[in-house]
Amino acid sequence: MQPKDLPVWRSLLFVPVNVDRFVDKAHTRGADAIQLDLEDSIPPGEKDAARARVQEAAKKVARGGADVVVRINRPWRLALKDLEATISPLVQAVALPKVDSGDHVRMIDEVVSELERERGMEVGTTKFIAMVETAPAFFRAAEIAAASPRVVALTLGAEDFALSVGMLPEPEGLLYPQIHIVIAARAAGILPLGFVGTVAEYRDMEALRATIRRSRRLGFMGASAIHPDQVRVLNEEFRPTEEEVAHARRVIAAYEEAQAAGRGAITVDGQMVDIPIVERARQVLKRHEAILRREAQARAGGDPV
Ligand SMILES: CC(C)(COP(=O)(O)OP(=O)(O)OC[C@H]1O[C@@H](n2cnc3c(N)ncnc32)[C@H](O)[C@@H]1OP(=O)(O)O)[C@@H](O)C(=O)NCCC(=O)NCCSC(=O)C[C@@](O)(CC(=O)O)C(=O)O
Ligand SMILES: [Mg+2]
Repeated sequence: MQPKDLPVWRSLLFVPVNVDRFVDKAHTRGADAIQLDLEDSIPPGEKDAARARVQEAAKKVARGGADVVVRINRPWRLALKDLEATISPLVQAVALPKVDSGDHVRMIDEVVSELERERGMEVGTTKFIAMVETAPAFFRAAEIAAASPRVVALTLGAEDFALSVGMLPEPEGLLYPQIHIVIAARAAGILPLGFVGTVAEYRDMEALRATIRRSRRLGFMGASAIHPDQVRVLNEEFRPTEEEVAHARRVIAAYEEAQAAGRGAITVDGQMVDIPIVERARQVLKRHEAILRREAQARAGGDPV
């Protein structure tokens, strides 16, 4: 499998597309991605009006350099209309809720390819975030993650998933499914997004900080937010700390020196260092640099730097 060029998405702010006061200022909130929502934050009677606003909203929310994601609906008749309204060069990715299987992803892939072709876009440019939100999908998470080159991220919709399996969306019950998501995403070479908790609890920032810190250690690379206050915490916590970056540099320097002297295992800061530890240190630096590039790009208003 070819390694994918994955986006830096520490924070993905959900913005109900029909709430003007949210859309108007969303670009000032510092999120790496804005997820314009057509699904659960839009009541059934508002779906048509919301869909009609997607392109204008996409233009507005991209002003600060965030990537634009649109979350479509699950029932096919709504999903098809949503895709018609969504696919354009202004939208980098589509979030697919309540995905059932690899076939489900491939059907959407085919529709998106038709639309890209018709609209003069390069086929394959629109990426997918696959949302596992049911018990059957949980058992097909690896298949879903690997279903299309468009899928760049996998996440658990904690609220819908908890509903589907009859648990409450609490860390104790969510730990196992969330770790499953991390492993399924990594097996497909894509981003695991999420945390061991639910976005619905959005008032206690210290609790969120502790949860994100723990979730990053479990392998998550970013997560959704429903409120702007959550964005700062996600951006700060889904990045290597200064200490981790400094440690990674020491590990790599010491290892390279040791290799030149014919040694494959050494001690750094009292810990044994060999190949997987060096590789982890390289990943820390790569992530650190990718985040710095992302932040520079956001400061430049979205233009590559
Ligand atoms: C919670 C609340 C009603 C609170 O509103 P309030 O108005 O009381 O908030 P305030 O504190 O007064 O706002 C302070 C300032 O922020 C502005 N502001 C607020 N929210 C903003 C925002 N989202 N975007 C931009 N701006 C915003 C506001 O305009 C004000 O700005 P200003 O006027 O300048 O002072 C509101 O946030 C909200 O509706 N959120 C989105 C909810 C949503 O999208 N749900 C669906 C996605 S989850 C899901 O589907 C679960 C899942 O599928 C997936 C999963 O888990 O991954 C699963 O299954 O689990
Ligand atoms: Mg959901």
